[in-house]
Amino acid sequence: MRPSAMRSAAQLLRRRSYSSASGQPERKVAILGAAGGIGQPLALLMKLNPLVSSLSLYDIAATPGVAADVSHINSPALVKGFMGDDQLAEALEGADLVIIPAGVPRKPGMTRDDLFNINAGIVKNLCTAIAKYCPNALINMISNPVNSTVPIAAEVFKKAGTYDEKKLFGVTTLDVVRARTFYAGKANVPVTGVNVPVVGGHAGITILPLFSQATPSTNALSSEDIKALTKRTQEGGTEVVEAKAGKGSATLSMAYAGAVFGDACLKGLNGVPDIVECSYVQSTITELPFFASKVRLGKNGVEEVLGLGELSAFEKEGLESLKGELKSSIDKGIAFANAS
Ligand SMILES: NC(=O)c1ccc[n+]([C@@H]2O[C@H](COP(=O)([O-])OP(=O)(O)OC[C@H]3O[C@@H](n4cnc5c(N)ncnc54)[C@H](O)[C@@H]3O)[C@@H](O)[C@H]2O)c1
Ligand SMILES: O=C(O)C[C@H](O)C(=O)O
Repeated sequence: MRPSAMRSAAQLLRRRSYSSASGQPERKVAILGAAGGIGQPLALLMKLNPLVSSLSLYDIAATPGVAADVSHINSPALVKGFMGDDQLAEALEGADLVIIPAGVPRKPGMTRDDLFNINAGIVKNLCTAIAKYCPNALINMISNPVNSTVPIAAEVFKKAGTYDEKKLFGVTTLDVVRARTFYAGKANVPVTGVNVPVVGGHAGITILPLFSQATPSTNALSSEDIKALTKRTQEGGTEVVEAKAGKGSATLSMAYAGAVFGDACLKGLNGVPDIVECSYVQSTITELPFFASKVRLGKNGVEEVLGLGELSAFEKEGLESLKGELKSSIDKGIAFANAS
């Protein structure tokens, strides 16, 4: 066979198969930690997503039951459950998108960083397997502390020689979801049309909602209102942890946010134009190597990391104050990944 003919045969083999029913490309989504508080409702929502043709549910326990349950829903995605290390390879092989809510959640009185000792190891092991079995997949990291688990994943992929900064995302959508809800309530505008960019990271003061850029804009909010909205958004996770009183952290709103972000990633992969979401990604828009901001999603993941736009004096101050904490969380993740 001539080299050009061999090339086109190889291209044909690589070409993605298309589902005959929908005309959409076939997409495999894997959820790691699928039997957990976030994992189960996220599995439900991804089963309902028409862009998903195959849904792989992995956990260290209880996935056969979750998969059997979700699989009875009469939507197109084919559901399979996988349990334990022996089945991780099969769970991951061929995945286009891997969503990771594996790991322990907070209890009252804890910070997200208090989860580092357990979750860092879990994320490292899962990412090692991802590098081996689906190195081209997009990764949506939900496991906390996101400010550190994303840098850990990046280091694992670098060591394995598979790192592509366009494909690694820390999921900060819940901060946007909260900022939209709280803003709509305070400004008394219909929540469905509201958007608020949230930048920085995903813990305490590193969560920086940009209410000066909120749409629709309003004159109804005083600077005290904006301060209170900012604090509530930054402490939204703690509000839920305290209300759950020892029974974990946000699961249902997080599953919703994870499903929104996962759907945006799939749309980007499928070539839908103008898909923009906030996410914590490798970035050069500040001096920090990872930073959450608006990101344009495309066929290869991150197409463009968008700048911060014009900030109010209050937001500029918030930006400067968050840099120290965010940097030390990033450094901690990088050091962990390289030490062990
Ligand atoms: N990014 C965000 O905005 C956000 C929001 C909410 C929660 N979280 C984080 O998500 C994580 C999960 O929260 P949850 O409420 O679902 O916790 P959970 O304890 O209910 O569920 C976690 C699941 O992970 C599984 N798991 C543990 N080790 C695993 C491994 N090695 N491989 C695969 N699965 C494994 C557990 O068996 C469990 O089913 C926590 O770290 C939490 O802090 C992040
Ligand atoms: O607050 C937590 O610990 C979970 C999550 O990060 C959240 O924002 O709800």
